[in-house]
Amino acid sequence: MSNRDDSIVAAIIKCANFAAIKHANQRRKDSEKTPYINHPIGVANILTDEGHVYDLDVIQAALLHDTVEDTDTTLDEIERHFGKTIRTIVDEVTDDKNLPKAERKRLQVVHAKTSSHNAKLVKLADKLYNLRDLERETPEGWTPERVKEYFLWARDVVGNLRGTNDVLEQKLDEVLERNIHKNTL
Ligand SMILES: Nc1nc2c(ncn2[C@@H]2O[C@H](COP(=O)(O)OP(=O)(O)O)[C@@H](OP(=O)(O)OP(=O)(O)O)[C@H]2O)c(=O)[nH]1
Repeated sequence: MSNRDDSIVAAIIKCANFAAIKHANQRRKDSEKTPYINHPIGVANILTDEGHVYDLDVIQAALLHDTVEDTDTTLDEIERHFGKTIRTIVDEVTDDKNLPKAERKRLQVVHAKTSSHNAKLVKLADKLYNLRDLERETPEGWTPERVKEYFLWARDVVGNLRGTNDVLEQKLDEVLERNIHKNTL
């Protein structure tokens, strides 16, 4: 392997390790209480395996995408460890948890449209992962109405991410179509 390959592998592992430490005590909302780190790793894997996205900045940001929103990690910390480019992408995909939930959700739809191409890629893969999870199993405590609203809201977000990655958008359309149809019958 070349020196460049070495540094790419090291950069990816550094992000996975950072995210694993930060999310160590968190679990997903499924009945198996899956370790949370499965989500950012799965999002990065969707990008490479299905989206054929190999841009290092995007993969690093995917691994780190929930650290600021869901842990004590700050954007300054992300920049210190991973640089300004990664900081910017993570910032773009981070909801402000200080806002009321409805406003957070509304802003996500709005911001999707004007996000950078790299942030849109992370968002597409994030939504695909979460919608697949939702199709597989209802998270603990969610009513059928909340599930339905999530699919409808996700459709609006995805609508504003279009023109970014054909494969991911096609797969999102399929999962949305299956579930919005099913839930409105
Ligand atoms: N479907 C599913 N989602 C789970 C599970 N465990 C955790 N989540 C997270 O729950 C969030 C969606 O729940 P909401 O009620 O809409 O949001 P909230 O937790 O932020 O209030 C998503 O986070 P998010 O970062 O806010 O993503 P997004 O809603 O912006 O896509 C998703 O990653 C699970 O087992 N299944």
